[in-house]
Amino acid sequence: MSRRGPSSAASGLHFLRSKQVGAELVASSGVGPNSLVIDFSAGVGSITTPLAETGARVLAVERDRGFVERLTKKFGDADKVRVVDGDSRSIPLPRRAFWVVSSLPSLVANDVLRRLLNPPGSPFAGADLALEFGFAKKLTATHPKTLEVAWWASRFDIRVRKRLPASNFQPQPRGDAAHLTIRRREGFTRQTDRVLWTLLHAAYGAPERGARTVLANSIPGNRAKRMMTEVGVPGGAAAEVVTIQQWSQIAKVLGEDKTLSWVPIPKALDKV
Ligand SMILES: C[S@+](CC[C@H](N)C(=O)[O-])C[C@H]1O[C@@H](n2cnc3c(N)ncnc32)[C@H](O)[C@@H]1O
Repeated sequence: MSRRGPSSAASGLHFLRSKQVGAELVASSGVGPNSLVIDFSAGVGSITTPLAETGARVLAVERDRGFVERLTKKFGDADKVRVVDGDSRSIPLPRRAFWVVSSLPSLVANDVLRRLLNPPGSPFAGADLALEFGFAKKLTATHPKTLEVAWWASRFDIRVRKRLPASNFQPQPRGDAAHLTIRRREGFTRQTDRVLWTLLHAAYGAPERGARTVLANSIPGNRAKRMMTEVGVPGGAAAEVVTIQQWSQIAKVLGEDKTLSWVPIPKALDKV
């Protein structure tokens, strides 16, 4: 089937067969005629089709020759749909605000999210995705297990909108999927991002240390104590007990304090 990849069954690809789910993903994103939207790993176009119907400008990314040909045939006459023959993990991303509405294969989901959610100040606007339910739960945990997911979830509101039974996909996967929504949280600036990165990095580097002590690496001890109390973290709590919302709240307050300076965010996060 493919010039670059194995067959769909062998590579665990599960195609969305429910038109209703495709329509719901698109409707939930709210994209319209002025939007630019990417369907990563577009397959036969089960999501590209309802996206095109909104009048949005659509980039349908697909790396398999057979599917690229099918998509090109289907959307060849559609002015606002461009079939991009390439890999979702490496095609250049737009420089202007863009949305993502896709059913993401498990093998590429993490890499695609990294490209969308790692860089501070990227033009990525938000997403509605169908992906593995287990993966979606990891992304929406109150206390994310990894620094990377904490970095994503503190700047973006990531939610499971709906559980999608496995029967919506062909071939049917072993487990269910989720409709995941990703929206930017308000009030984040370059400076708040820097503060947040510093705090999360320190907290995830020493999760069992006291939360106040972790914060006191960056600001005077008394102030650290006050701030923790203000956001509702009990005295003596370990850094791992502090929620993403609480770190974000602290970052926003400290980000406005011009007397403090913060280390720049590592350049590696800007790599897309
Ligand atoms: C699970 S996705 C879903 C496609 C479509 N949205 C659907 O649900 O019918 C399967 C498609 O992803 C494509 N694909 C897999 N890995 C890819 C990658 N790294 N870049 C671009 N396309 C990829 C496959 O070729 C296949 O067509």
